[in-house]
Amino acid sequence: MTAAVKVLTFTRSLTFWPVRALINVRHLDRYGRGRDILRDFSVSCKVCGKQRGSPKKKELSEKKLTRYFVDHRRVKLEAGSGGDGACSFHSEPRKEWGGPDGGNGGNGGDIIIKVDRQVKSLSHVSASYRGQNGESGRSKNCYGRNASPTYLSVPVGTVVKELGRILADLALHGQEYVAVHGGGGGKGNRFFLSNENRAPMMATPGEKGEERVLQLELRTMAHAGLVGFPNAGKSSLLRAISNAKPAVAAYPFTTLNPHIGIIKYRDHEQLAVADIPGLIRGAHLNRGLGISFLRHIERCRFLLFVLDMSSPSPWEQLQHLQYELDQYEPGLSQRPRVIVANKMDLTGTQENLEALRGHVSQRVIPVSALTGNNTEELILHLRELYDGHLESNAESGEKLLRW
Ligand SMILES: Nc1nc2c(ncn2[C@@H]2O[C@H](COP(=O)(O)OP(=O)(O)OP(=O)(O)O)[C@@H](O)[C@H]2O)c(=O)[nH]1
Ligand SMILES: [Mg+2]
Repeated sequence: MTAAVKVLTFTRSLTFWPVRALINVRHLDRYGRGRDILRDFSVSCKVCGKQRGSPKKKELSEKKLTRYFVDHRRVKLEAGSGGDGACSFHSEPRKEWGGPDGGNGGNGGDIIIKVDRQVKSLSHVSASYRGQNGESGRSKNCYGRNASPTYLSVPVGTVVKELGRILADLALHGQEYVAVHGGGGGKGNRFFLSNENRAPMMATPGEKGEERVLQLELRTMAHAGLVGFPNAGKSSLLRAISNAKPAVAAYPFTTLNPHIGIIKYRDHEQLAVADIPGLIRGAHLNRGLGISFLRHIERCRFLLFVLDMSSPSPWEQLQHLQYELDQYEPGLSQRPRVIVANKMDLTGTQENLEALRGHVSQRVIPVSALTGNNTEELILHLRELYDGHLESNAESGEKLLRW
């Protein structure tokens, strides 16, 4: 019996023991001398942590990025209600008729949608927001405090819609849109004091704040957009000409989210290029990934049609792409554009290039995104287009998109 009790106590102590397991850690102090420290096994050590240095930031996979990159959200906004007005009378010794002294309530807080260039997606936007309520009025003519507004940060290029109707197009950093107004504060009984009524007993409650259901839609702002069939080499091209590192693989629909790359010129001018998921024939009928991604190139000033020159008839690809773009928005394919003949390092592409030039009137720039061959011509041509765009902007007085 005693032996059984002993075994039971031993097993119980075994179950608790590993939690507090102790190990010897040897640290070097700043003079290089060793010193033993007895530490808890599970607790990380401050000294070791410092010596280890900061871990390298891991790149997110395209699938994970899909979770983080959200480009549309439905959000319910409810502004704060106004504070109630107070009903009270002045009370002081030997002052029988002190009169009404109930203060007004404070106004409810608005909800303001504000553009922040540090924010890159709508993933942090919750389903509903509620503004702060105004404070109620008090006796001794104390007014309630107005509530502060609630700010909802959104990325540059967010469009605010209600039932499909565009309410605001937030394209500049710091731009604000008051989405819902807070309710007005109620009136205290002092407000109702008049010659006819010297002792009003009336005070009004605060108004309810406005309520709205809005759709937020992100339309990426870039100067140029890469359009092409899957596997045409759009992401490879963006890697070759800019600092962006979108995933590249030999299977279609590698890219699932838009990526922005920045081309930096010597005079510190920067040009943003957007890589969007590949389009296929019938994308407007929701084939492939559909054309919902086209909203990201809707604002691009110029388009880069990327064609795979190793395919049998690249000019047909171009026709299909233009057709899909026009299905999304008539005339979209007619924006200033360049045709990028990619994969020119492969055999048989030179003949295709000659044939393509015979089919189209626009400028065709042959490149190889893999080897980086002739990408300079493309970068310089983009700059020409950009400068032309700046000039036209200066004439029309339109604000510039700067990265
Ligand atoms: N030989 C050669 N291969 C290329 C070139 N450009 C891209 N590729 C290859 O083509 C394949 C597809 O490239 P991606 O850049 O992922 O193509 P994508 O257009 O972004 O494809 P999606 O993201 O699926 O739309 C990869 O295996 C690349 O290595 C090129 O200039 N020459
Ligand atoms: Mg891609």
